[in-house]
Amino acid sequence: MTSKAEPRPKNGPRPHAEVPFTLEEPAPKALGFWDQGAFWANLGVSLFAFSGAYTVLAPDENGRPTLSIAAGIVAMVVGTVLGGLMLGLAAAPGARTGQPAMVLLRGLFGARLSYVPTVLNIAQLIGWGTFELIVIADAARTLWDGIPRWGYVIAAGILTTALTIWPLGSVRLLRRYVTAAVMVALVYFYVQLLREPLPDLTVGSWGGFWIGADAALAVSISWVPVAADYTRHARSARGAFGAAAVGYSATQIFAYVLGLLALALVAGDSSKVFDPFLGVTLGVLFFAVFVLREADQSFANVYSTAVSIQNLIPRADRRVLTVALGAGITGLALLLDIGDYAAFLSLIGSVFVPMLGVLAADFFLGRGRWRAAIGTADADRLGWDTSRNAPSRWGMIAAWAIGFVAYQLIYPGGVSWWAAFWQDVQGALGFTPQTWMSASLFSFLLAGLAAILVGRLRRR
Ligand SMILES: Nc1ncnc2[nH]cnc12
Repeated sequence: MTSKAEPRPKNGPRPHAEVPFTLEEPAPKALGFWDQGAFWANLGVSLFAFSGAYTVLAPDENGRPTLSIAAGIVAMVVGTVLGGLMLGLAAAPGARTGQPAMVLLRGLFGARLSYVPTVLNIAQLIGWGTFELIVIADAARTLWDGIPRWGYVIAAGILTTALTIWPLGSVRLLRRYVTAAVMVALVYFYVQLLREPLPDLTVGSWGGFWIGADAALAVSISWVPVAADYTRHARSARGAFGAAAVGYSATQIFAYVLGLLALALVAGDSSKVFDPFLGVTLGVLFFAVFVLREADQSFANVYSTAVSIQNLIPRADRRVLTVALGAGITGLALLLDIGDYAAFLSLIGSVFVPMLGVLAADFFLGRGRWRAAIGTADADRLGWDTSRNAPSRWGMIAAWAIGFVAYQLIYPGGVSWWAAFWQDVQGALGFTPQTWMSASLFSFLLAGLAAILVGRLRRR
């Protein structure tokens, strides 16, 4: 079983090690705690945190916020901390097994069944990557519109693709130069925005608190299906957990609070949320830091798409894949207006919430916990088979499906035909979702519980 056989480096990690070109060679354990912390801290600060800050205010069907800014901040902190812990849970198995995220799913579901979430993940990551190039180009044009949009899209596509050729080098680059610049820009904007005359942040209600918390949680969880692609290079599972949970949550909280303050300054008009940043002294310069570093997100999207494709074709060269994918998302970003795609991305994302529940339960408490079984009679039965012949585990699929249904019943999302279907199911079951119900938490816990029960039943 691959997860048992993974050797630990004997002579310590090589400082400039790179990812092998195919999945057939072992992953170098080259990322320390600070490399990973800086990587996750960068992913936590996204332009989406500014443009999407209003989502944690639980907007009604007319887009009007129901939560006060103060309540939205608390909901966002709660959702982000919970989401960060879940991200940490997704990060640790990569470090322990040396396997990327979609290959880990071979251990959970079996090789063939792992191809289903792999294809979904490829679809969502191509969507996210395209989205990122569009966001970078639009934000760059608010800084300086002397270059047409297509020029910015192509420049962002080239930068993204270049970063993916040396993935571990790019993570080290982020740690060395980018993280510090981002922190300085964040602090600068805090000082500047807090000097502006802010409205009363307590106006509004606390009803819909969990809707706001869920919105923030969903953003953290959207990184779950890629976490192990990076933490497979981590030197310890504990470090991988801590760096992801703390690094990501800390900066996401910083970024969202800043986004909410900016939103308060433009009276909740999310189309103007960049204005307060650009309006302050040197704002254009510091905002340019945010725009440029957004390429770490598109980098992660393209690189992880390539690694996901390698779960299907392990011998494929990741460089060929990322160059083709970089060109592909650049073309899509030039051609498409994918504003409406956001709802599809959140729908695909909802697939991965219960999947993480099943994965964490089975990895830490079920068949995955081979360490606990070393030297015992259970040793042969435990441990994940992440080979290409791993047998199907339908019980785990059933546990995931239970969590998925729970999620959709509580929050079917914004794709109209899909939401209408689940509203019919709600009606047929006589179930009315309550505002205190968190779709993410319920589905995560229910799926995890079901995975433990299935595991126990199968052992009998
Ligand atoms: N670019 C991105 N932004 C936010 N969440 C994501 N999850 C995967 N890619 C993402």
